[in-house]
Amino acid sequence: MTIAGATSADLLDILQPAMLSPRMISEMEEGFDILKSAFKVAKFPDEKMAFLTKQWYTGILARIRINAFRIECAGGLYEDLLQAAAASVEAEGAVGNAVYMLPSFYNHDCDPNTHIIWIESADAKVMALRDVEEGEELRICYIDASMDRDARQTFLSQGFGFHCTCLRCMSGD
Ligand SMILES: C[S@@+](CC[C@H](N)C(=O)[O-])C[C@H]1O[C@@H](n2cnc3c(N)ncnc32)[C@H](O)[C@@H]1O
Repeated sequence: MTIAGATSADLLDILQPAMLSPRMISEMEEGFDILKSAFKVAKFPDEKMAFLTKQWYTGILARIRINAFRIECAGGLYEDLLQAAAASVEAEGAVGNAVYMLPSFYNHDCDPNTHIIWIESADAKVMALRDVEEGEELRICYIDASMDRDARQTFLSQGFGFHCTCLRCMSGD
């Protein structure tokens, strides 16, 4: 995990955390113990490790879980960006995962009006997919929108902990 720039340990606190099952918590706690002992072996000074508590570690992972984006770099002409991004997803061309503060606040819609895109760099950009009315909420799609309704509902419920009530789901599509 890399935190870019000069940041404080509580930087991600404002983001919504995922709901964690007891199994996930115990896996994270195991990871924490391994990490902590690796730092000990590496003789990291205690004062530099003061932030690294079990509660901090599980809190960070819970936030990364529902807020991280898979970075799929697209290149080419602006008009073709969506196609290039889709091709990159298909080719599993992800260059990494990252949490971006503002994009983390976008809610989901199965028929979104915006899309997060990466153009030849890891800087996230928001692209409108259609005209957006004044006051209309910008929403992105968290999952593969080509899945059928039941599959989408399952992914959203298991991965993000909510039942989707977007217009597309309500129409049965
Ligand atoms: C990345 S966060 C989005 C921002 C979050 N709503 C906030 O206020 O910080 C993802 C979480 O937001 C909620 N969420 C996103 N889209 C939603 C939707 N269409 N319906 C209900 N909850 C949604 C879910 O709890 C989901 O796990």
